[in-house]
Amino acid sequence: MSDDSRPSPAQIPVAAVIPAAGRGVRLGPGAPKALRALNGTPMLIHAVRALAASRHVSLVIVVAPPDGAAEVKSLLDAHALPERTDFLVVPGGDSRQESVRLGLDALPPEYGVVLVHDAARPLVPVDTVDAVIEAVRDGAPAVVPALPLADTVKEVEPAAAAGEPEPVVATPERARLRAVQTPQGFDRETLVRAHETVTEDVTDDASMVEQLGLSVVTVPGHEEAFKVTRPLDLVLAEAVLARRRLNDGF
Ligand SMILES: Nc1ccn([C@@H]2O[C@H](COP(=O)(O)OP(=O)(O)OP(=O)(O)O)[C@@H](O)[C@H]2O)c(=O)n1
Ligand SMILES: C[C@](O)(CO)[C@H](O)COP(=O)(O)O
Repeated sequence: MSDDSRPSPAQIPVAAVIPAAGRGVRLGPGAPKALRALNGTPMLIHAVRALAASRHVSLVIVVAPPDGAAEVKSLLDAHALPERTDFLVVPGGDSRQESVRLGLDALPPEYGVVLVHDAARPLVPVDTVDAVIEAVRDGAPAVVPALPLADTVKEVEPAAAAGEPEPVVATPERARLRAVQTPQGFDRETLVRAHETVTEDVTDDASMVEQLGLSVVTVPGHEEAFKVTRPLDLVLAEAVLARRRLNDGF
């Protein structure tokens, strides 16, 4: 007998947690990275708009720099965002992982699908966001957008000091490697359990799910979903925005 009380997958509410509390050391001196302007608008606003552009996302939780939650709330209030989406701002932590966990702690109980998206990936296309959501709703506990690599990757013995030569120990088969982006999508219970269970530092949320022994699948990423990490990435992001304006005729 079917349980009619449970929502169908397409009805499961979707929330996005946007870790935006990093300092942006690799970007160089200045405001926290998420607050740096991109075409005159804070990078964080671009990222929030990118996630809120999906009609499936009904809540966006922004995890702000610990001492910048009020400023981030003001930024959200000052910029046009979709009426259909609710927004929350919470202070972040000392690591991306802790910031995501703090965002999860603020998640209301009715949200069963959770996206985790770097504020540092401000230009992700909405089709990529929707592809991640669809794969989670189709039953995948964890989904990551991913791209094939353009460069060969080498495993090395890390040098003691930057700039020193590093012995190469292996060359993984490039065809079996993917560059992983965000938003990463999860069944909520899976992600919460991963953050409760895995305490060691990891670089993405999906790897915590892997450590639970659960499957993680990829969907196609997008070259415009790149992460703004170093100064040259800002140049590229401005160029992508300029190309979009040209294509949109304004
Ligand atoms: N304590 C932290 C560290 C990072 N992040 C967020 O995690 C995302 C990816 O991290 P990264 O690109 O490394 O940002 P930063 O940590 O700011 O960069 P850096 O390592 O150069 O300082 C970013 O949106 C960043 O704001 C976060 O919310 N809390
Ligand atoms: C989560 C991520 O964007 C996936 O590629 C990446 O691991 C974040 O790395 P960062 O050093 O915290 O920017």
